[in-house]
Amino acid sequence: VNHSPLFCKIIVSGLISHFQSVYFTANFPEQIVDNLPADISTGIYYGWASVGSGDVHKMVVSIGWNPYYKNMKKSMETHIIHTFEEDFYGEILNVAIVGYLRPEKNFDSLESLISAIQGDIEEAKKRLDLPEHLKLKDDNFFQVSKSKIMNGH
Ligand SMILES: Cc1cc2nc3c(=O)[nH]c(=O)nc-3n(C[C@H](O)[C@H](O)[C@H](O)COP(=O)(O)O)c2cc1C
Ligand SMILES: Nc1ncnc2c1ncn2[C@@H]1O[C@H](COP(=O)(O)OP(=O)(O)O)[C@@H](O)[C@H]1O
Ligand SMILES: [Mg+2]
Repeated sequence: VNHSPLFCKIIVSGLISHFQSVYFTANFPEQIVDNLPADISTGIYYGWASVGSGDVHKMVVSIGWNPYYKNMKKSMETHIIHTFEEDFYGEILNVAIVGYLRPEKNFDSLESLISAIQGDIEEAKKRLDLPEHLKLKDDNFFQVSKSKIMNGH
């Protein structure tokens, strides 16, 4: 496939958690999840993300029903590969999804879910170092939030 990236800006909302998360994942609002392009299949994707006008980091996104948790509602959540000082509920999350890693799977233990996610992170880091992906870090999409928004001008 040779898709252009899928860009979204969302306001990070909180707490649909069952319990302690295995990885921090910022949830996309329901309206975004329900209105994803039809050709986006469920599964694990990778790309770039920034919070507000902050630095652009590598990230992984999970889209689907999380078979391991048997969710009733489709979700979309992103784990940014960076350690933040604090959470960022209510802030603007800028996301550029650039590629697909794998379909969602069920696992027979939490440990195997965690090691799958760890594998996704390593694979995403590697792929995002390709020049074609690296250049997106400097895309105007991430720049606009760094400059003052000038009311349509
Ligand atoms: C990179 C990545 C890959 C994931 N892969 C799967 C998967 O294959 N199957 C699954 O059931 N959940 C998968 N998950 C979702 C986790 O189950 C999810 O983050 C967990 O339900 C925590 O949700 P919470 O943030 O709402 O607490 C993945 C999450 C990430 C970030
Ligand atoms: N590296 C990170 N990637 C994603 N979210 C992070 C990260 N570090 C801190 N957070 C914060 O953690 C929140 C997600 O935490 P999580 O435990 O998944 O709870 P929930 O998904 O139920 O809100 C994000 O909304 C964000 O505010
Ligand atoms: Mg989460």
